[in-house]
Amino acid sequence: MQNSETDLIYSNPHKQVKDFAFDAQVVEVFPDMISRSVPGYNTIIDTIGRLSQQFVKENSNIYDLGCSLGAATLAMRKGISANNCQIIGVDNSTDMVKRCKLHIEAFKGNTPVEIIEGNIQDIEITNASMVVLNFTLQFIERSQREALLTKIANGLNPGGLLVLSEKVSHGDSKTDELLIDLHHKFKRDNGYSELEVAQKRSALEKVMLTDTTEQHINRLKNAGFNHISPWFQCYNFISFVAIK
Ligand SMILES: C[S@@+](CC[C@H](N)C(=O)[O-])C[C@H]1O[C@@H](n2cnc3c(N)ncnc32)[C@H](O)[C@@H]1O
Ligand SMILES: O=C(O)C(=O)C[C@]1(C(=O)O)C=C[C@@H](O)C=C1
Repeated sequence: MQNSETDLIYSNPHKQVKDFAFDAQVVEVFPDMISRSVPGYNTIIDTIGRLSQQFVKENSNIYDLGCSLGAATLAMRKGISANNCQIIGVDNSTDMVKRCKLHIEAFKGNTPVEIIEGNIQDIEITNASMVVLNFTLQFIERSQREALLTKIANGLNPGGLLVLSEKVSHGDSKTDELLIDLHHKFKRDNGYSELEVAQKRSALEKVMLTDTTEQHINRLKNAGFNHISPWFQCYNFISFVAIK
């Protein structure tokens, strides 16, 4: 089905494919884009909601870093049963934040939500029981990723949870090729053409830099997390739980 919210951004040939940005055009089609591009996206969002039932404690803060339109925020607001908590969603795209605020207001919930326009590298994380980085770390400069994870670990209370989801590479060209190919077939099966897949890949090339699973695990350890495990993987998309 095609409607005004169908992602057609890369459907016609672009003279020059610009670097991917979370701008107004992307905001317009974002739910369709992410669900047709990331295998397991809905499972990951649902699980973030389930994890919030268990990990969010009374009188604490919950952070959704790189919140886009607030899908993880909404799942947590549904899941949380602890009292006197606050969810803080942060995104540095003006267009995303504007739409996210409208989106959050459209749903009812008991836990208050504050959506902030800002760089997640600059905000303070305090008294946190749960933090979500759902496909956001991959857009942060590699050299600054550990500092961000260390700030998160320091801001989490003991026993607090980070959910980190990322597109990964494999450091082995044979398996890399296979998993990328499976991902591209997934996109083709979801209605994207070869041209769309190729142009989006080239738009993301310089702005989304992936690490291997081992690099993520080592970085989480260095940042101060004590219990780390992947809980989900489909092709080259992975999600970790990391507990302080
Ligand atoms: C793939 S989207 C995240 C999807 C979202 N977490 C979800 O579950 O639907 C990445 C988001 O991170 C945001 N972002 C990237 N770098 C950021 C930064 N340094 N500070 C804040 N937000 C950032 C982008 O604007 C974008 O909305
Ligand atoms: O690899 C792709 O094709 C992607 O679209 C991935 C990805 C992501 O992993 O965040 C990149 C940008 C869009 O926000 C949606 C999904």
